[in-house]
Amino acid sequence: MSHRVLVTDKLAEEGLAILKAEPGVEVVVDTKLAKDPAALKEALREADGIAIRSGTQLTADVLEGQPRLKAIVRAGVGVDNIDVPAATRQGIVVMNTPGGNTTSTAEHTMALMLSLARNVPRANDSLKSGKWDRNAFTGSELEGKTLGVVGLGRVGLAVARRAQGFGMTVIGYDPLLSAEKAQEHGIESLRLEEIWPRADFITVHTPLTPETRDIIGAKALAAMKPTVRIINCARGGLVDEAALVEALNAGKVAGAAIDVFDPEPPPGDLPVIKHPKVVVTPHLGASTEEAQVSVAVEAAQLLCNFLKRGQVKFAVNMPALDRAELQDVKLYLDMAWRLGMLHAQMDRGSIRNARLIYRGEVAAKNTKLITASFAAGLMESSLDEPVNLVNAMSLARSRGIEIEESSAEAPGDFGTMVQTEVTTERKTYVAAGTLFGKQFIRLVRLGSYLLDAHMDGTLLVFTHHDRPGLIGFIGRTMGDHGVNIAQMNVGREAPGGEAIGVVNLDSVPPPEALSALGENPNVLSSSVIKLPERGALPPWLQL
Ligand SMILES: NC(=O)c1ccc[n+]([C@@H]2O[C@H](COP(=O)([O-])OP(=O)(O)OC[C@H]3O[C@@H](n4cnc5c(N)ncnc54)[C@H](O)[C@@H]3O)[C@@H](O)[C@H]2O)c1
Ligand SMILES: O=C(O)CC[C@@H](O)C(=O)O
Repeated sequence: MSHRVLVTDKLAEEGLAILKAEPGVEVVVDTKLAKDPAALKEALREADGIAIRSGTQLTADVLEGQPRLKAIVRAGVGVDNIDVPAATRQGIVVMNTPGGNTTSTAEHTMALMLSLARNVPRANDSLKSGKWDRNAFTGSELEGKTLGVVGLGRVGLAVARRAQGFGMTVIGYDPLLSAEKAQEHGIESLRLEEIWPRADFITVHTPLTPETRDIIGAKALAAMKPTVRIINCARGGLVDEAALVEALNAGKVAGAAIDVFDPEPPPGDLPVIKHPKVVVTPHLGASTEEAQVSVAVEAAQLLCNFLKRGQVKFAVNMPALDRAELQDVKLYLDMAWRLGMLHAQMDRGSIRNARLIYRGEVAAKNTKLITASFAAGLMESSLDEPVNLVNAMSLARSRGIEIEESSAEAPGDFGTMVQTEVTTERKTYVAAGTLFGKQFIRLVRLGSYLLDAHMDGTLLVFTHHDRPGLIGFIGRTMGDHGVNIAQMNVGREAPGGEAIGVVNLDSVPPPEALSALGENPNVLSSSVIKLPERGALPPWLQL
């Protein structure tokens, strides 16, 4: 099977070479598509994967109705040009290449900081225009100054290390970095309000989120030293540009350097771009030979490994999954998918919530994936859209179905067991599976009854009074209607009480056969459950 990969932004040759060399991968490079959403949407109908940088907007509209598209790889960090929730709803995995451009971006931040401190761009313009003006550009040293870093992730910490090398004191804030950890990096962790009045330079390195938008706004600017210099090499929208221009004009901020805008490209006459105290670059943080090769190579490897080998790494909308791990959990994914399908076909009301209990060996595995596989099985027959490991949990949540899981490594009745409980408006249904001989999937519990049934093909599930001759009656009735029984299992709580039977059939019994069963007063209920044949995997596991 050939996988088509679209590349719609400029990607380094080294990355393209990897894609082109992968057998079974066809590469289509068309950077014009980045500027033409309608053509991009059309082209994606024939694509299995797409590799982009920041120039291509993958909006909900572009991503909707793309049954073939399976993976988006962003050669870079920020995924704000991708509607990730829309991709997730469509079951498309979104991956990025987080570390490849950290150094380049940190170095660009330092370049901007030094340019600001030493007036390099203005001095350059002045000299090139024929002037020799040594007095207008007196700068300021970095050594001994305080740098405030907002966002101490990969880039923020890399900037902090470099600034410390220049003899700066670094203070900072990141909700995910404890004061102790910050201390280990030689950084004093402070609240934002404490950073503003202390810093001589402030640099932002957070993603753009509703919480971080305008994180440097009028109020923050008013609390800063009038000599402060601000750098944004992360995302447009983190600094309120109108408020910044006002503060620069009022002499409340000494200068700013900006690499990123919202939107991009920005209008050419944007006041912040024109402002003499502002240094600007057109989103060049990651634009070095080294970073571009690194992110392109990584992006190409991510796409090939996903499309050809099912490996998921650096996904922003699903847990990581490498090849070995996939092999390790494959049977459990299959089992959980079948258990989900079994529940979906039980005669029940609408689902409120579900719970999975992992006992024994399975508890040490990637149970989040197994739970997602169960959710996919539970919902796939009811939904029009494709359901897979990427979107199953979010589709469940969007329908108000809470799915939770718990694990206990101590084995119960079985060395390994996945117990599933689905609560509907009527009652809670329980079904559990185990692995027999480490390769065969078995249904070992239905309701309160223990069994040992195959979980494939056509199953007749019936509840009954445990009476002599009843099993013979079931066999005869199926035989009378030309249905062969492959295997039969009965579970009961006590002799003579209520019992359950699970019969693996070679074909689907006709409705008359079920009516005939219903005429026997000892048969309390009967239903036919259709599961995939043994070895048949969901499309998203056929890798
Ligand atoms: N200019 C460029 O070309 C370029 C290149 C690379 C990265 N970036 C951008 O730089 C930013 C940082 O990249 P990274 O690789 O360091 O990401 P990262 O995920 O490693 O770090 C981001 C950090 O921001 C922190 N954060 C989130 N909300 C915050 C808040 N309200 N206050 C303070 N901190 C907060 C997070 O906890 C995290 O530690 C991203 O926006 C990325 O898109 C830009
Ligand atoms: O593609 C680029 O050059 C920008 C990348 C950068 O903004 C990122 O988020 O990684």
